[in-house]
Amino acid sequence: MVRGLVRCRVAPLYNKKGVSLFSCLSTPSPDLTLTYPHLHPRLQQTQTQTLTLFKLLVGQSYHSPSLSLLPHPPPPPPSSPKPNVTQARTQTGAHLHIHSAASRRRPKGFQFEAHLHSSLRLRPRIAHLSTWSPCLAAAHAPASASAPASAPAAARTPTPMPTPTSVLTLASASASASASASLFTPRLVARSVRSFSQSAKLKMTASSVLPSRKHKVVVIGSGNWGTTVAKLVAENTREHPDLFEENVQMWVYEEKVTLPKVSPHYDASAGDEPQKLTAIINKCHENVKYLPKIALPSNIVANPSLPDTVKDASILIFNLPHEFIGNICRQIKDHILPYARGISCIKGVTVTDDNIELICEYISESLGIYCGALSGANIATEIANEEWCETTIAYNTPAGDVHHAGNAVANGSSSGAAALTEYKDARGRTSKNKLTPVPGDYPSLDHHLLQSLFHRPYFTVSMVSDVVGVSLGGALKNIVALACGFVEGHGWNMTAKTAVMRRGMLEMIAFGREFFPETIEEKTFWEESAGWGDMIVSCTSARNWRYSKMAVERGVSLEEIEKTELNGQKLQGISTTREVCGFLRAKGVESKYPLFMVVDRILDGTVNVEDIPELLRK
Ligand SMILES: NC(=O)C1=CN([C@@H]2O[C@H](COP(=O)(O)OP(=O)(O)OC[C@H]3O[C@@H](n4cnc5c(N)ncnc54)[C@H](O)[C@@H]3O)[C@@H](O)[C@H]2O)C=CC1
Ligand SMILES: O=C(CO)COP(=O)(O)O
Repeated sequence: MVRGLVRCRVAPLYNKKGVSLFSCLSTPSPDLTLTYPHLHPRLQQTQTQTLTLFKLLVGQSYHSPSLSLLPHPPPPPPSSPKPNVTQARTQTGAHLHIHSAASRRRPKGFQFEAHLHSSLRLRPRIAHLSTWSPCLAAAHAPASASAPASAPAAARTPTPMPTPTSVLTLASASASASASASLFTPRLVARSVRSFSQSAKLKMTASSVLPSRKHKVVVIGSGNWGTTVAKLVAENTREHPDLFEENVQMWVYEEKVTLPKVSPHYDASAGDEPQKLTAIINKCHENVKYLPKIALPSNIVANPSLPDTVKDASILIFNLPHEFIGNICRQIKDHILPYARGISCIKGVTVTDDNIELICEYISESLGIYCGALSGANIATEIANEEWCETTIAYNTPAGDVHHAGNAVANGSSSGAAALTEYKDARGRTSKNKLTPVPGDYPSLDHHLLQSLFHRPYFTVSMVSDVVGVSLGGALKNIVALACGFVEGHGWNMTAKTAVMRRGMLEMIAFGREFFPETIEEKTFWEESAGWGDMIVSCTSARNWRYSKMAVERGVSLEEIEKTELNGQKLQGISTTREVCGFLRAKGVESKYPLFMVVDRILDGTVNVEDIPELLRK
C-alpha cells in the first residue's frame, strides 16, 4: 500500500565558500515521522547537502518532529556525477528514498524523490526512482490525462535528471499499489496536478545561510512534571543534534535526600548521610524524590544554580509550581540571553490585587522575552513511563525568529533581521517590551522547532496560537478537580462529578470571555487536550482530585494532606482557587462563578460538600 509519493526538485544557490543558500517549502504531511533512518550500505556516499536538504524539506516542512539523521557521511569526490540515494525507514514501517544528483564540478542542484510505503511488504526499490520523470510529466498533465498502464520497463535504470530549476516542484499522491504501475492512476494524476499547481507558488528563496548554532534548552524546575518534561526534551535534543545542543540543564531546587538501604542507589560509603538531590540525579540518572523509578537520559544535567542553568540558553522551559515563578524570574532576569524564548508548562495564574495574568504573560513581561504555554491532559508519571498522551502548545512565533521562507504566521512586525520586534501580548495588545529576534545563525524558532523539541512517539503535540485558552484551561481545571474530589470523597459518584465538570467548564469559558475577551478562542476548550481532555483526566486521576477526595474521606484539611501525603509535591488547586476567587471578589463578580466560589468556601471550611447542590442552584 503506497501512502504517499513526494518528489521535489531543488536548486540550491551557493555562496563563495560553496555553502548552499536555500530554503524549501511544502505542504504538511503528518504521515512522515522518521525516527530510525539509516543509509543504504551501497550508497554511503550521499552528500552532506543531500542530508541537509532532506532535513529541511522533510523534517521541517513536513512537520516530522521525530526525524533524525545519521552523522553526515563524507562528501563524494567532487568529480562524482553519480546520483546518490538515501534510504530511511520510518517508525511506522514506511520507507523513504531520497534521490539526489549533482553536476560534475560545481553542483547546481539536487533532485529529490521520496517514496513512502506503509507496508514492509513493499521493499524499497531503486526502480521507483526512475519514475521521477514520468511522474513529473504527470504532474504537468491535465487532470483528465489517462495514466500509463504499467510502470516502464526501463524503471530499473535511473533516468537522467532534468535540469534543476529554482522552483521546488512537488507532487504528492496516494494510491493502492502493489506494483509501481498503479502510481499512475487517473486519481493520482489529478492529485499530482493539484499538488503541482499549489507548489508552483513555492518559490525558493536564498534568504539565509544554514544555521551554524544550535539551541540550548534548559528546564527550570524538577518536580514530578518538570523532570518528566526534561526527560522527553532530552530524548529529543539527542535525536536532533542539528537543532539542539545535546545536554539539557535542569534547575533543581536543591534539597538533601536520604536514600533508604533498599534503594538500588544506596551507597554504603555514604551511609545514611543525606545527599544532595542534584548529586543523586547526576550520578544515578533518577530523580529519586519527585519521579522515582524512572531512568533519565544521561544528557540531563541537574544544576542547583539558576544563573548557571540559564546561561546561554535560547529556550527556557518553565516547569515548577506557579507560586514560585515570581522569585525565579527575579533571579534569572539578568542572566538570560536577550533573545531567549520561553515555554511555560506551569498550570496557574498570577493575581495581584484586582489584576490577573497568565503565567506565560507574566514571564514575558518580567523577563522581556516571548513565552508560550504548554498544557494538556498530562499525568507526569504516565508520560514518564511512556504511556501515550496528547498535549497542546500555544505559541505565536515572534516576527524575526523565522529565518527561512517558511509558512509560519509571525506575531508582530520586524523592520529587519536584527531589529527589535514588537509582538502581541496575550490580550492582543502591542507589547510594551520589544523583542530581540533570535539570531539568524540559529535554526528558526517556530512551531516546527517546538514540535521537534516536545513531540515524542508517546507525546503527541498539537500546536495552536490561543495562549489564553491553553493557559486558562490548565489553571482553572484545578479548581474543578478539587470540587470533583470533594463530591467523590463525600460518597457521590460519576453523575455528581459530571455535573461539577459541566458547570466547571462553563465557568472556565465565561472567565476567559470576561477577562481575556480580545483573544480567547472557545474552541480550544472543546477541541484541545488543554481543554476538555485536561478536565477529564484531572477530575478522575490527577493529584488535585485524588487528595481532595482523601481530605474529605479523612475529615482533614487539604493543606494538611498536602503536608503529610505529597512528599514535597504541590497541589496547584489550593492556591489557584484562593487567587482566582480573591480576584473575582475584588472585581465584584463572584456571583457569576458559583462553582469556583463554593470550592473556595469548602477550603475555608465555611460550607460543607453536601451544601454544593443548593449553593449551585442559587
Ligand atoms: N505532575 C503532573 O502530572 C503535572 C503537573 N503540571 C504542572 O506543572 C507544574 C510543576 O509541577 P510538578 O513538576 O508536578 O511539581 P511537584 O509538585 O511535583 O514538585 C514541587 C516542586 O517545587 C519545588 N520547590 C519547592 N520549594 C520551592 C521553592 N521555594 N522555589 C522553587 N521551587 C520549589 C520542589 O523542589 C519540586 O521540584 C505545576 O504548575 C503543575 O500544575 C502539569 C501537568 C502535569
Ligand atoms: O495537570 C495535570 C493533569 O493534566 C496534573 O494535575 P495534578 O497536579 O492535579 O496532578
